[in-house]
Amino acid sequence: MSWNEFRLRFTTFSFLDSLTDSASGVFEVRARDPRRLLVWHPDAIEAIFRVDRRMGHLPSGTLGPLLGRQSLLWLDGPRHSLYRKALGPALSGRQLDGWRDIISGTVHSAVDALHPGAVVPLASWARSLTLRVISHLVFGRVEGELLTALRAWVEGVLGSRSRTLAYHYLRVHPSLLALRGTFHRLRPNLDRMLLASGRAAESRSLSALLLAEGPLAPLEDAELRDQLLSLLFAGHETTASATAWTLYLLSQHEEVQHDVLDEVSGTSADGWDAGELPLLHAVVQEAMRVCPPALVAGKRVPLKETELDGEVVRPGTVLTPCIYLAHHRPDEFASSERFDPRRFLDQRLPARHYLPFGGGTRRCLGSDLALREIRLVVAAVLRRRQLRCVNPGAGVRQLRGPTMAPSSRLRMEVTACRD
Ligand code: HEM
Repeated sequence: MSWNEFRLRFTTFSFLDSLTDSASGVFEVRARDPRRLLVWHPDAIEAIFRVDRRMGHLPSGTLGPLLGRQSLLWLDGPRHSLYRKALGPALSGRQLDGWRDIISGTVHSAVDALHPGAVVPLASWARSLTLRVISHLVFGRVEGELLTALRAWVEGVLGSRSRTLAYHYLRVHPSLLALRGTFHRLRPNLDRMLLASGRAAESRSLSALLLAEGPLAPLEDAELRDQLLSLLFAGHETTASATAWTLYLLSQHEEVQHDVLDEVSGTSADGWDAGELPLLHAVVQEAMRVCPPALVAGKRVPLKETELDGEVVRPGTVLTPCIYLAHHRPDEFASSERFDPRRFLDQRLPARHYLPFGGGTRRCLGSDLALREIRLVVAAVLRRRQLRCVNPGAGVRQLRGPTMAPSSRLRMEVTACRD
């Protein structure tokens, strides 16, 4: 491991923050083969996304073993395209509208449970809500026992920095099999439940789409398991972080919160359509700019020589588009640390500058679902409850693998019920 790789892994935020003022936007993290570059210059990001189809895509060091080697998150070639064709339409547009009542009902039940006087761990509350939503989409219903096992498994791996590092490194040391067993003891049971729920899923669910007669069939157990786990994980972890960050940032910016509440109260719109609540939408976008739930997009590997920002990059070089650094470029976002949703009012930023959902041929398949869901939650919470952050000092960034959530210590008190 090179010194810069060490800094990136063990002192992630101070290392990334030390790069925000760099005008270059391409940083060599490792010189030896495979050479590794962190990329956030707009031209370089655009160049990568433009030729994405001709790149290889590598699993993340932590998520790879967690989600499985056949996960559609890093599958390449025709099979990857088949997955996108099978799932993409169901996760956007009219087909997503078909899930609106169920998603809204799930959101409102979670808000019902916020009783006045209660003190709620924000990130965990958001995770349990978004996991129920994605379970509906994947299986057509909430699979309670499976979700409990999944949360235990994910917390065991990503719940703290030390657990993530232990999972990342100890997993590969045969001499530490006893410790390895601790991480893996939940896995077989989880896999069994995933396959049973997946094969019994309702007909319009994502799982049923994967299993339908067609070019993906027949799907073997191992591959099905990897996709179900990937959809459940990708479909809840980052959405929960973005929801929690948005609610936390609003609690710390009373004027903005007041304006959003005014917007929400002045209409019966629930947030499903961005155009009906433009300030709320801008708030969610700005929250994801300041605190992107995914720090980096997936790793890209050019298969032949590629020009990047004036430099010819050799095949095999690992390119990691850095969302966090792109969102904090001072030349694009003045006072980039400031939470200022007006940046997004009446303006759409291209993926070269703003890429919470990545881009190119791997752009997040769930972005439409995620944005609608986050707006629904924030609108419902503001309309129906008054929250106060009990410990704003805990609103600090916590790494969960390559994703970034507010600290699990962050608590909100429900100070009033507006129903
Ligand atoms: C705020 C919430 C979310 C954020 C910030 C987010 C972010 C991302 C990012 C950065 C990528 C990698 C893109 C790239 O490498 O260029 C990705 C991929 C993906 N996301 Fe999301 N995501 C979110 C919610 C969701 C949801 C709700 C789903 C629903 C199933 C989902 C499913 C996926 C899938 C399947 C991929 C892999 C796409 C591919 O490789 O072709 N995501 N997401």
